Amino acid sequence: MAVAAAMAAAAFPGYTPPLPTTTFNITPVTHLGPFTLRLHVRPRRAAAITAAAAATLREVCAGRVPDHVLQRAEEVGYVVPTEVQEQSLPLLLSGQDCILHAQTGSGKTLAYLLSVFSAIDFSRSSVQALVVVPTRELGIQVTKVARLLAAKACTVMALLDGGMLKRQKSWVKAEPPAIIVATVPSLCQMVERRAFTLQSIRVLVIDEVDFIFGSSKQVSSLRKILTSYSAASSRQTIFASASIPQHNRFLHDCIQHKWTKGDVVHVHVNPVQPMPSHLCHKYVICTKKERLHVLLSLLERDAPKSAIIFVAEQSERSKKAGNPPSTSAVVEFLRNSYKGSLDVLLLEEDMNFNARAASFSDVKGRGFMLVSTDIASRGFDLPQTSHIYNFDLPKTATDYLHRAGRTGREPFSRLECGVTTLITEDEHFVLQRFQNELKFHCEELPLESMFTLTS
Ligand SMILES: Nc1ncnc2c1ncn2[C@@H]1O[C@H](COP(=O)(O)OP(=O)(O)OP(=O)(O)O)[C@@H](O)[C@H]1O
Repeated sequence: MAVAAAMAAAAFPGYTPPLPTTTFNITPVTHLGPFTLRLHVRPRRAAAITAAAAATLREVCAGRVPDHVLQRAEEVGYVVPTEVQEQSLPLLLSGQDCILHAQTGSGKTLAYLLSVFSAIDFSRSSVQALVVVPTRELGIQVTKVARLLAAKACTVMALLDGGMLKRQKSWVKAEPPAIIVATVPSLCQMVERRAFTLQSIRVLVIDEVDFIFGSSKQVSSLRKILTSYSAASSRQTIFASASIPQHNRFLHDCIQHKWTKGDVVHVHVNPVQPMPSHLCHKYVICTKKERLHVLLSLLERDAPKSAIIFVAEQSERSKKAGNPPSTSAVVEFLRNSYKGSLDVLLLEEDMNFNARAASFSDVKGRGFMLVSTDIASRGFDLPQTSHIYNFDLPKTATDYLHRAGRTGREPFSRLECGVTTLITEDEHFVLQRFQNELKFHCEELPLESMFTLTS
């Protein structure tokens, strides 16, 4: 314990060691005679990403995850488990089906990937694990982490929308990768072309599960995948998300439809606080016309290290009328008016895959100001993002949670990160509803303070 805390303190400057454990000895008398119960009680901090630090990641995974994977994890900087990792890994590594339900940026990806590495046989040449993701960008990111941990011990293939499926099919047949990270449409095409069967898969992970179930384009294919996988002889199913609305109902559906085994566990970390506590939420009330100038003023006063500006997706009606999307208007305005050092980049669904890939790789590694639709709100892990701006109010509280969760993603760091939402007077009650649902406080920034800076 002391060693783990010291290693964590060295690796993460902002890390604070866990609160001390208190041990109680209780001696109840039963019909079998007296015996001693030893209770170890450690007070919990409020944040979900507090270092659990009862043990190192290596200790939690000992004997289950291959040593070379753990060594890679340590080299990357994964030394101490986050709370969701500490709670879920003992279950995951014993083969239990799990629903991982924990705040954004809490480390769910590493939890399920370690489980994948513990289940696969590195000497076998076959597809053994599947990670299903909702977007190409999240797929690229998860593939990167999986390859980082695998080093060269096994192959990880990305089977994503816009990929070269014909060539990949030949590859899967000739040299099957042990792990495939796939978007739903690409995976379905591959299974239909009989490149591999789901029955041979040992672990199936569905990341951002509520998003895929909520997507009219993806839900029926996902159901088919889950039903087909339920016939696999040796299987483990893992679902992950920071938001699982009606989770009891979902748990019930999993068992009833046999998407999981009957003893599936819902690992729900910090249910009373759905969002990280170190996010600082603000809002400005202004008219639609004032929004671009208010945004500029906010960027000048906040001077973000990197930022994501979320803009609503263009409606079908507006597309048909031939209007340019609002994202383009924001990008154009910022490229002309913003005088800071960050690159202004664009990411949205309607861009072709090459342009999307270019934007995504541009944001890696240097300061950026990314103007994006909700496509960047799920799973994107760009830890240098210090500020989020909701240029348009998100449609739902869940969308707010995921957009806000693109910042504050450094586990063990308590640095405050900003989330600012621009709303009209009429939208105020919607933001209040989000605050009630997600249990956070949002402070008003008076409009006058904005214009003092720009004038
Ligand atoms: N044990 C750990 N030690 C240090 N850093 C970690 C650890 N686990 C995860 N991280 C880092 O924390 C960040 C967030 O992790 P991850 O992307 O897995 O979050 P998540 O729970 O999947 O979030 P979201 O719900 O937003 O997708 C990543 O940058 C990751 O590298």
